[in-house]
Amino acid sequence: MLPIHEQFYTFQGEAAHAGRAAYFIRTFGCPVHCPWCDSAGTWHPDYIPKKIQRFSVESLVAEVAKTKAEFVVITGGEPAIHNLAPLVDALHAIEQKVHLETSGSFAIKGNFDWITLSPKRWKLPLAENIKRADEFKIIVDREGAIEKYAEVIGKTEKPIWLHPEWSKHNDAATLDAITEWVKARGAPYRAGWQMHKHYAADLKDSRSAPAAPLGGDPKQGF
Ligand SMILES: Nc1nc2[nH]cc(C(=O)O)c2c(=O)[nH]1
Ligand code: SF4
Ligand SMILES: [Mg+2]
Repeated sequence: MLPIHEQFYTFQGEAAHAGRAAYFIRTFGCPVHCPWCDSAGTWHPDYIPKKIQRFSVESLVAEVAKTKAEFVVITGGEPAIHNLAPLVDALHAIEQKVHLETSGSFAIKGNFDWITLSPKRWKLPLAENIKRADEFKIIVDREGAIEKYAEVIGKTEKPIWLHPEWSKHNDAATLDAITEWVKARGAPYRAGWQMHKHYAADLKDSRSAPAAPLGGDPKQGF
């Protein structure tokens, strides 16, 4: 059984697989505690639900099987605090690819097909996870963030996506910093976006939890 904050069918809104139909499983719990977390319902005492639901691997797989998802995304919270290997194996058994969204701060258990690692200064990623990641996502939350995380990630040819922290997605200085960084350096840097938020795509599935972004207005959900 795994503690699950929410599960829903949508499209991947970010990075290399953006736009593809995807089933999202958001595990409960995160010890990283980013001050602008957009999934605060997974850990923040003011936003956690009264009852945390637990699901068996079989029941999660059965929900995925009802959809036309091209892959499953396990996100959080910080999903790697859980042993995800049995869930990944069971999803592979129904021919589903399985992607992971992680801060990289904990040992990853599970044979994932794709790993997106988004380093966080409050709990830096493990070297073994940086080696294993397929792409990186830097959340540009303040001046100097890109430099800091580029150093943490080190030399790589894997894509490094630069996303504005969502409460700053209209902030010209943040967007300009991304534009200039990408133009000055080229690959592996790419300007990124959280496309699903503009579409409100996740909310179309009634099982999705209300968004609680600490960086924005948690009451309004953005
Ligand atoms: N549609 C959609 N795409 C996403 N890609 C990464 C997400 C995440 O919360 O980790 C996410 C999310 O929450 N929704
Ligand atoms: S943004 Fe991710 S790593 Fe940071 S507190 Fe929220 S769930 Fe945890
Ligand atoms: Mg999200």
